[in-house]
This record gives sequence, C-alpha cells and structure tokens, in this order.
Amino acid sequence: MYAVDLNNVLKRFLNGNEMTVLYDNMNFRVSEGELVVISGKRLSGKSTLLRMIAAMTPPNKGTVEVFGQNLLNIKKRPEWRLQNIGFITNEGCLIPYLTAKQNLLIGIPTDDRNFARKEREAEQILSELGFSEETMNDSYEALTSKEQLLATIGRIFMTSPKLILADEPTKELSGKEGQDVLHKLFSFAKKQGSTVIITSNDESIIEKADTCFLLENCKLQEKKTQIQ
Ligand SMILES: Nc1ncnc2c1ncn2[C@@H]1O[C@H](COP(=O)(O)OP(=O)(O)OP(=O)(O)O)[C@@H](O)[C@H]1O
Repeated sequence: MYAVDLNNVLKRFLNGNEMTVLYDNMNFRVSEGELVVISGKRLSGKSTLLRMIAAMTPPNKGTVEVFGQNLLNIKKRPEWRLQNIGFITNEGCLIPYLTAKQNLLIGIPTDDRNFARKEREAEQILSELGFSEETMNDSYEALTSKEQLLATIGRIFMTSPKLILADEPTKELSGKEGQDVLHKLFSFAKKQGSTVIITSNDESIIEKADTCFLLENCKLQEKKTQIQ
C-alpha cells in the first residue's frame, strides 16, 4: 500500500471564462516513510496538489488514495484530516488567539484524566523546539514567523500524524533558520516513520529528499537530486 497514490488525475479550475488545467492524466505515488519534495514554477499547482491529498479539493477525474483509502469515500473529512494529516502552510495553521501550548493541547479536554500528562508533554516538546516558558504561553499571533512555524511543528510532534504535508514552509525564513527548523521536522518524521511531502524550490531542501518531483506541463516528473 502506498501512503499516497494518485491515478490519472485531472484538475482544473474555471476562473470567469478562463479554464486553468493544472494536472492532466497525472500519476503520483509516495511510499510510506518517504520524504518527497515537489518543486515547480509559481502557479504550477503545488499548493493545490497538497490540498487535494488533504481532501480539501477533489480531482475532476481520476482517484486520490491516501493509505489505501479513496478520498471521495471519506464521510467526515475534518476528523479524517485530524487523525491522519499534519499540514504546514505559511497561512497560519494554528488558532491565533490561543497560546503555543494551548494549540498543542487542542482536542484534549481540561477535565481529561490525561490532561496534566499531555500538558507536560506539550511543554517538553516546545522547550525542545527552543520555546521559553514565556513564549510557549504567548498567543500564537504574537510569535515571530519562525516561532509560529516551530509551534506548528510542535503540534505535529504532539499528534504524530502518519502523513505530513508542508507547503513552502520556510518561505518567510532566512536560509539557515529554515534549514534548522526543517532538520527538526525531518528527524522527527524519520524516527516516527511518517511520510513527508513538501513543496519547495530551495536546493538545500531538495537535496534532503528521498525523491524529488518537478511539476511541469500538467505532470509530475521525477527529478534527480544533486546527491543522487
Ligand atoms: N479554488 C480555486 N479556484 C480557482 N482557481 C484556483 C483555486 N485554487 C487554485 N487556483 C488556481 O490554480 C493555479 C495554481 O495555484 P497553486 O496555488 O496551486 O499554485 P502554486 O504552484 O502553489 O503557486 P505558488 O508557487 O505561487 O504558491 C493558480 O492559477 C490559481 O489561481
């Protein structure tokens, strides 16, 4: 079974009278535990591909399967997403008015008998990611871009999703900062056996991939990375 399996996918959008075809008869397979980077020009459809894998937008034709499940057959998509997917984007993945720590604890009621243990776990994760007691109790929107990305990664560490999708996560960070943050994410994913699909045109990220694809002319083509 593949982590992700797209078969003969067509995806298009109608904007006014203009039809944009993003993918035509596209196939894409990712094995469990693989680290895949997808690169491509602006507006080639990288973000849409991740959104499709997260069951946020359907294909017009073809099938999208995640861990063997055809996404069209999922009844409760938000629940399915919460259970299976960690999604990192630049648009802010966490709740702005909650603190970094509260964001890690979403879904765990304060009267849950495991709450205190989970709270300690959240503190430990955030502290390992470089948060002080003060910053972990700051509202998410008060954090810097780097801290917001780290908090999102903290949420991923807390929930251990089987599939991690990251849409140009380091776009707002300097090269070195971005690499440090992603290094933490990649080590975690390898340890947990999580599958990672990341969109980026950054060579330093591409060279970490097990497999790299280029999205071009409505298809994904495997691209040799520099170290292969
Ligand atoms: N919901 C939508 N409705 C209409 N058009 C859309 C929708 N979502 C995406 N598009 C169009 O699909 C195209 C690809 O967008 P997408 O954001 O997937 O590309 P991208 O490769 O991630 O771009 P970038 O590198 O700029 O982030 C764009 O032309 C966009 O306008």
